[in-house]
Amino acid sequence: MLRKLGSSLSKPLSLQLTSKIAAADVQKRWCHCQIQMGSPETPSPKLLFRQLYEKESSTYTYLLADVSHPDRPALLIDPVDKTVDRDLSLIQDLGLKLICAMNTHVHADHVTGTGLIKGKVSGVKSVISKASSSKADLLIEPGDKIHFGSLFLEVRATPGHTLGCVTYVTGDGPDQPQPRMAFTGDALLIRGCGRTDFQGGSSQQLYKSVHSQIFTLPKETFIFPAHDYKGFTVSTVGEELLYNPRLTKDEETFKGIMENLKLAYPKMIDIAVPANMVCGLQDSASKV
Ligand SMILES: N[C@@H](CCC(=O)N[C@@H](CSS)C(=O)NCC(=O)O)C(=O)O
Ligand SMILES: [Fe+2]
Repeated sequence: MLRKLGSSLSKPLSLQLTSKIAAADVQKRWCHCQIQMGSPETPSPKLLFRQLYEKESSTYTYLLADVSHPDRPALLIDPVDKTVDRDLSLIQDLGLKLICAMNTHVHADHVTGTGLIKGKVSGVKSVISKASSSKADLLIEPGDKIHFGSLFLEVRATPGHTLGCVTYVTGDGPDQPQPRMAFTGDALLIRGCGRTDFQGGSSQQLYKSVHSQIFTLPKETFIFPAHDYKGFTVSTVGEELLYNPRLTKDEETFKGIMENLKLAYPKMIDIAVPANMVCGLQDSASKV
């Protein structure tokens, strides 16, 4: 699987920028914007990073690109159908080449934008876990690496919210962003976690996933979740180890908390789940 992923993502990429001046200009403007945004300390001069928001479902979409590579290859994590045009417009403004549109899991509350993106940008690969039993171009498994330029994301299995949930973690190595960044989907939310009452959810499994796959990362690792309902944007492993009101408890207490959340089912669940099994393109499985 590693080799398959590596070779499919290392094919030559077509350049979107027309001159070196344009590339330098975009890079300069990006640095300026990043400082103004007040984002976490620049984790790597190579990494362009943006956190994007879809307000109806309170979903975060993440854009990552290697701007030290001449092709400026980029990944989008958890794009939403409603904000695909905004995201693609940003990618174009920044002179990036989108190579992968990825999901952390089969979302129940909104329709993914991965299928729409594939229809709008040629060559983009859709990505989801094999364990999700969904259709996509790349069905990733724990330990796989998704390369973009000289940077990569490592895949960690974090089931419990759904059976096929994964967390994408920036690479560990001298040339990779430091501190590391973990895109946790709905497995770990800031001061919370994903519910475990549908789609193969299991509070026992979620507790194990978070403790073994996320809380074992260095304490300074940034946590970037798929949703936030209170206005938070980022946390760290160290912060959640101290202050997460669910996952700091012992397993039995955690199970009790999860059984008593009494959350209403997501309004879009009946539309979103079948659609998201095929990249958001409900009745066109062949297009993924
Ligand atoms: N009200 C929203 C759905 C809210 C919800 O259930 N969120 C999920 C993540 S999306 S599957 C969740 O796990 N929440 C955990 C929590 O503690 O809030 C809607 O109708 O879409
Ligand atoms: Fe979810």
